[in-house]
Amino acid sequence: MLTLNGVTVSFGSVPVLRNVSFALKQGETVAFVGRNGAGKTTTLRTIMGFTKNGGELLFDGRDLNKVESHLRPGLGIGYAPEDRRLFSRFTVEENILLPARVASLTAAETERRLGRVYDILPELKDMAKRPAGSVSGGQGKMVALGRALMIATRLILLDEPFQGLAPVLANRYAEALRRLRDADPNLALIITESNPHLLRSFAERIITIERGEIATDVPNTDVAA
Ligand SMILES: Nc1ncnc2c1ncn2[C@@H]1O[C@H](COP(=O)(O)OP(=O)(O)OP(=O)(O)O)[C@@H](O)[C@H]1O
Repeated sequence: MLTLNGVTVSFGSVPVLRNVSFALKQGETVAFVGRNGAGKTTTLRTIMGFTKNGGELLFDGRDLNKVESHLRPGLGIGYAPEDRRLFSRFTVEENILLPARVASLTAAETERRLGRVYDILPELKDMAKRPAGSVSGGQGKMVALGRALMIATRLILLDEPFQGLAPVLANRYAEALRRLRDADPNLALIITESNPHLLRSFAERIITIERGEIATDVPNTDVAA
């Protein structure tokens, strides 16, 4: 459903992604692992259309390079950036609803999707009316996941969701991802992580990136076993 073929990105004269190629099947969960600065965030931002890239990007057979970045969520691609980017004066629920408004979803569809978000992340319901600026960093990651889920019907991109999460919250986050996969087996996930062990029990495939190049792309035998 998603194919990157020879994708390149440079900042000035510095190449940051070099010939990145991988493909994702419908419903697949991939851990995208690399050290800080390896190019994980740039890869996700390129899929969302926030960089100037070379190479080919195909999504459900469509040339993604021809789809403007603000229209890509409308294809069913949700993105939770590492720094969350919540509007602090809006409530948690207003933040979650924002992409539905941007995509002009009907009231009924918005309600249906909000129900799905609260089924997967019940704790968001308890903080729905609080200003997003008042929630903790870890809770903010849950809100960012909820917001991405509002729009993600095909693919969800999560940038280092476990980074900085206290163990209790990290467990809750992982449980939410399991509920999500059970509820929606056709949704594909790319989860970036700098710690290769964190997603071992979870991802079906592990792709590692080093200095902007794909180093390995292998099935995760821990899960397959
Ligand atoms: N806007 C930018 N301008 C210049 N260089 C950039 C820019 N964004 C990223 N880089 C550089 O590109 C390289 C890859 O960064 P990227 O954020 O994709 O890495 P990452 O694997 O996600 O690591 P991290 O976990 O630190 O975010 C780094 O060397 C970074 O400094």
